Amino acid sequence: MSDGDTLNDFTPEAAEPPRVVVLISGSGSNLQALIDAQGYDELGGGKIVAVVSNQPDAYGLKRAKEAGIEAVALPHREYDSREAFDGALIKVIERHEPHLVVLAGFMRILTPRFVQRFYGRLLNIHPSLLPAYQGLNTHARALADGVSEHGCSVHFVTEELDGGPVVLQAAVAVAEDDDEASLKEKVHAREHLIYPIAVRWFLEGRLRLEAQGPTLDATPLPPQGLRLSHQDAAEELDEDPEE
Ligand SMILES: Nc1nc2c(c(=O)[nH]1)N[C@@H](CN(C=O)c1ccc(C(=O)N[C@@H](CCC(=O)O)C(=O)O)cc1)CN2
Ligand SMILES: NCC(=O)N[C@@H]1O[C@H](COP(=O)([O-])[O-])[C@@H](O)[C@H]1O
Repeated sequence: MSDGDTLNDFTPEAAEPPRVVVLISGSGSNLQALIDAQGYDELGGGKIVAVVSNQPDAYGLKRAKEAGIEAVALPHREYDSREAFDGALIKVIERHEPHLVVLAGFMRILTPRFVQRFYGRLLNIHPSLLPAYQGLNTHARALADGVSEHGCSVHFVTEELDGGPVVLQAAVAVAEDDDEASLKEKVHAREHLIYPIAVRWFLEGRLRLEAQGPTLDATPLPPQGLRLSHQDAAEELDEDPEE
């Protein structure tokens, strides 16, 4: 594989399944959603070949091991700089020659070198309706602002933190009695729906990051990506769509 290949040119009927490396820092519930989707053959034929965490005690590493997936702890604190850590992270990832690198609760800002290395095949899930609430503590900030709607976004990763082009979003209604924990739970449920969908689209060759922006089936996506409707989400989650 030559440097910078945007593995989108792999063909879905390729001899071997497209390889996915997932980066985590914590619980790994989004990783679990991807593992489950893979198990149901709902991940575009993709295979998660490694999970890498910058936090050695991340529960997501346990989830990976239980799923028979290579689990790698790469403590960022053992490196003198962000650049040194990212260099080591690139080496670990490249061993697996992934078609796609998925950030699933990975809590490190990536250097331009890393982003450029995997540009166009690097996805992230963010717990807000981007471009609102980039950065951290999104649920608390949304509650503090008294917004009536919150949610999550899947986007291609660029050098601009949480500024990359959005692919898919899902919204949740913020109830009067919501607190950070209840809102986080609502958003998590939507994350676990949209992330496998976006990853599947990419691995099927349907989702691409072109020079002009992301496309699905060669059609440019709107600025805030596509929106998973409340109805569709409710049906998937067996919820009352009116709530
Ligand atoms: N260059 C990019 N790197 C990353 C992106 C991105 O879009 N471009 N997305 C983030 C994911 N993320 C939110 O979705 C995010 C992760 C981490 C941070 C952050 O401030 N990290 C601090 C450490 C925080 C901690 O350890 O708790 C840091 O790296 O110094 C903000 C947003 C992944 N990377
Ligand atoms: N800015 C990055 C960020 O906050 N990502 C968020 O971390 C959580 C990870 O949960 P998980 O480990 O259970 O998948 C998810 O809610 C994800 O949106």
